[in-house]
Amino acid sequence: MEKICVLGAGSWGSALAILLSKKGYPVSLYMRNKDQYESMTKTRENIKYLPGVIMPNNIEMTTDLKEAVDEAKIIVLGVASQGVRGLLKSIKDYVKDDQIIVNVAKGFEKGTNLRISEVVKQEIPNNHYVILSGPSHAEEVSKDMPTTVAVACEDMNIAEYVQDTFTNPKFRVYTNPDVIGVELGGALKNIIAFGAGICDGLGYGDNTKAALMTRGIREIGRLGMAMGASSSTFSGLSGIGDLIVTCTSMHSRNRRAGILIGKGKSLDETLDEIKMVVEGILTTEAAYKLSKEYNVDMPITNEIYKVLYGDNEVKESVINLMLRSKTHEMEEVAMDEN
Ligand SMILES: NC(=O)C1=CN([C@@H]2O[C@H](COP(=O)(O)OP(=O)(O)OC[C@H]3O[C@@H](n4cnc5c(N)ncnc54)[C@H](OP(=O)(O)O)[C@@H]3O)[C@@H](O)[C@H]2O)C=CC1
Ligand SMILES: O=C(CO)COP(=O)(O)O
Repeated sequence: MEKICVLGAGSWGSALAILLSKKGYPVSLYMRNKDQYESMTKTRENIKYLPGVIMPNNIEMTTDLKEAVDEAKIIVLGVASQGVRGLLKSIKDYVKDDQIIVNVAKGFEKGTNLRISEVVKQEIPNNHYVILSGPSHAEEVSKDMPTTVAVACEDMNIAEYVQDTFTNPKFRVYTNPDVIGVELGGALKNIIAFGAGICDGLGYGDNTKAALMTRGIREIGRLGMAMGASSSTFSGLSGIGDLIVTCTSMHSRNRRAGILIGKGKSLDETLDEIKMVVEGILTTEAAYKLSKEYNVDMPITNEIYKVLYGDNEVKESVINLMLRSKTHEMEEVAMDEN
C-alpha cells in the first residue's frame, strides 16, 4: 500500500493518521514540536490533543518534513489554517507533481482572506488539491464511531481515489465536485457554532439554537453562492451536516469557546482555557470582510464580528438580530438563489 503523510499532529491530524494506519497504510505523521515527538514516540499517545487513544505501530512519527513527504502518494495538510502557507513554503521544493494534497483545515488565511485551495494554488500550483470536510470530530473518529464526510476536487477521478483511500466501514466518504462550497461550509459553520455556544453560555434554549442554525446556514449559503459555490452543497455534509455537529457537540472547540464568552469570559481567558485551535475567531473577521466585498447580508456574522472585534455586548447583539428589519422567508430564499 502506498505511503500517506499527515502534516500536523493536532487532534485531527492524529485521528486521520490512526484511521489510515488501521487500514494498513504506512503513515508518516509530522509534528514540529520536538517535545511532542519525544513524548509520542515513547508513549504512542497524543497526550495534549487526543488523550486516551493509542497510535498504531505503522504510524511513523517524525519532525523531518522532507522525510515525511518523500514518496507519499497523499499529503494531508492537518495543521490550523494559519499554519498552512508556512508549511507549504517548507515543502514546496521537494513535493512532486503527482502527489495529491488533501486539506482538512477549515478556515481562511488571515489578512488575505483566501480559501486554503487558493493558498495551495499560489504555493504549489501543479498538484491536485482535495478538500476533505464534514461532521467529524477527531475524538469520535479516533474511536471508530460512524462518521460521514465529503471530499471535493476539480478532478473527480482524484476525488474518488481519495474517497477509496479514506473509506472504511465506520468512515463513509462522499465525493462532491464543488471545492468552493465544501471549503466554505466547513469554515463558515465555525462562526455559527461559536454563536451557538454564546447562546448556551447565556442560558438560552433549544428555540434559540434552532433559529441560529437555520438562519446561519442561510447566510453561509448566501455568501457561498456569491463566491461561486453550488447552493446544494450547503444542504450536504460539509454544510448543514457540519453545522449541526459543531453547534450541538461538546467536542466543538468553537462552541465551547462561545459558551465561555457567553458566560462573560474575555477572549484571552477563553483561548487559554480551550488550548486548541478555535478557527471561528479569525474566520469571523474573514467572513465579515468577504461579506462586504461580495455585498452579501450576513447578520449573524456581522453581530459576532462586533462582539469579537468591536465593543458589542453579547445581549445587545441578540437584540439587534431579533429586531432587525422584517423579512419574508421565501422571498429571501428566491433572491439568494438568483
Ligand atoms: N479536531 C477536529 O475534530 C477537526 C478539526 N478540523 C480542522 O483541522 C484543523 C486542525 O485542527 P485540530 O487538529 O483540531 O487542531 P489542534 O488544536 O488539535 O492542533 C492544531 C495543530 O495545528 C498546528 N499548528 C497550529 N498553528 C500552527 C502554525 N501557525 N503553523 C504550523 N502548525 C500550526 C499545531 O502544531 P503545534 O502543536 O506544534 O502548535 C497542531 O498540530 C483546523 O482547521 C480544524 O478546523 C477539521 C475537522 C475535525
Ligand atoms: O469541524 C469540526 C468537526 O466537524 C471541529 O469543530 P471544532 O473546531 O469546533 O471542534
